[in-house]
Amino acid sequence: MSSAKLELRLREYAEWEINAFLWISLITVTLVLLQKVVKLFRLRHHARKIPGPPCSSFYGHCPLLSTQSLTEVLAESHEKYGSVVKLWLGPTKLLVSIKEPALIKEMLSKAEDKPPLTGRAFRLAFGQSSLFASTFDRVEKRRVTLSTELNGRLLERGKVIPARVVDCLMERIRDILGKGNISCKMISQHMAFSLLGATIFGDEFFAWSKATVYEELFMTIAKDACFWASYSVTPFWKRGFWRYQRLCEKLKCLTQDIIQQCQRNCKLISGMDHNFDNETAYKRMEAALGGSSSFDALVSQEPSGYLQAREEPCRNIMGVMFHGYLTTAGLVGNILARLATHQDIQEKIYSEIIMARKGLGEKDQQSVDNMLLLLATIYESARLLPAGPFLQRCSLKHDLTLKSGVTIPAGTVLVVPIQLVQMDNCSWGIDASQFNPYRFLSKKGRQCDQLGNISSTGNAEEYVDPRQSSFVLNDPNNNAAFLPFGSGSRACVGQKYVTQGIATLFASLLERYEIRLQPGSEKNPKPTVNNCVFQLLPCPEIDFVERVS
Ligand code: HEM
Repeated sequence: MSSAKLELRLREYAEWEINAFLWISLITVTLVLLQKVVKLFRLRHHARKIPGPPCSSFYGHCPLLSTQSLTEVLAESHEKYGSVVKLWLGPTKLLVSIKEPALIKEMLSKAEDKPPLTGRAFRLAFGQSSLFASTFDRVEKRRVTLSTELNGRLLERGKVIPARVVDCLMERIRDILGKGNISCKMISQHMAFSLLGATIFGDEFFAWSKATVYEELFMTIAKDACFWASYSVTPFWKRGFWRYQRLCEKLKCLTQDIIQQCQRNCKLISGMDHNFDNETAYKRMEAALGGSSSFDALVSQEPSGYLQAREEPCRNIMGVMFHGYLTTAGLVGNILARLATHQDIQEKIYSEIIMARKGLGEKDQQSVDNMLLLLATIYESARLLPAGPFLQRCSLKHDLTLKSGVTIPAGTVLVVPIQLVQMDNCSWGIDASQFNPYRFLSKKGRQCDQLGNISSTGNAEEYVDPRQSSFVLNDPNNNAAFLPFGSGSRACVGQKYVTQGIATLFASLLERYEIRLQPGSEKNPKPTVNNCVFQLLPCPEIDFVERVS
């Protein structure tokens, strides 16, 4: 064959190849687009049956949301269209809000995933976590191990941690008192941080020389995390973002530093004491958060597996510290503010603590199980100021059919407007927006109603001496409208532990100090979203007055 012919053949062949490639690309793109269009039609078809405000704009209800907050829009929509309403957040993004407690409970137990963007703040700051990921499959195993650790051995240990936290805290308060006023926010952040540090790292945490820098770094990162996570495309071009990333890297180094210190000491203790069972607090917590414990990581054959196993507990530790720190600080700050503004309740809790103290030695730790008003105050504070305005869920793969007959298409963002539900008169009575911890106490023998609603007993005068009183504490989780820790398959795994920890912390604190509002400080601060969580703002200024025993 002549070279001209060969060239022609080759050219034809190349043309044929290019054409085939273009056709295949065109067919693939068309199929993907068709799939998207079918999905969109399906979504629109199912969504038609869900009530909601009319929407004529291509951008859905976004123009409405530019003038009002989402909570306000949902409050009005639920009023008008019932307990399940839809909003379009864009041409293809459907949001369904549920306000009726029984339906919420059903939805929260059936929808196991969280919307894909959930946990973005965690991911940007600390990397992928197996605790705060979107799909249930990724978090299921780790949730079980962490929950077993928190609600088992650590719950017992939790009764001892706070005495040390209070000592550490009091040192800090004395320092701050010397310099001026104390803000609820500052104290609550420190209380939360010490409680979580002691939970995860054990007593080692109090002896760690870098604990103060670690706390400051967490506060700075917490302040910026929501801002950087709010960008839909990671803002690599911003200098501030890289500064933020450097802080996150520093935090990671410090976390690894305390982890190594804990591991060194674990070895030291088990090396010195042959009777020691080798399962020190930190080792067990590390296993719960990473599944690696050192053992799994070392037996792993692949170097990448080894690295991954070493990284996982570190990321999870930072994730738990971050979530626990923000939420616990919010709740502790709220309790401090409520106690400072409700001196009568504070005094009754003090009597409760003194009663529980009777017969115990100075160093003995009293159990908070009998401090019903203290526990009720924690529940009521959590009810009035949940961690955030919404619980979010999603069923990524399957449509969700509720007993009421509503079908919610896969991929829809499901929300529970938690503030509206927790302050709804139908579930909580006419004083739903008031601080009344007595609503969680009822006379012995008195039952909750069928929905689990705890009616307001509200009789403050009757509740004086916990031993003589005939009150019992209602389990708040029996009420489907009590959702500060969420509910169902993705509920908070720290609820029991953190409630017990905060109660023990306040029992020690109130035994020694009276909390007072500084003259001129704000008496009615408003819940405002700040750094991803609700906080009472402006933050009240408080005082700790030492009690004369
Ligand atoms: C006052 C303190 C706390 C509050 C108010 C709180 C609240 C919440 C809420 C509302 C959720 C979402 C639940 C849902 O969507 O149904 C959640 C999730 C979670 N919480 Fe907490 N939390 C607190 C403390 C803690 C602590 C101390 C820990 C662990 C030590 C913890 C571990 C978790 C985990 C692992 C999740 C993720 C569950 C998942 O996505 O599967 N929380 N928390």
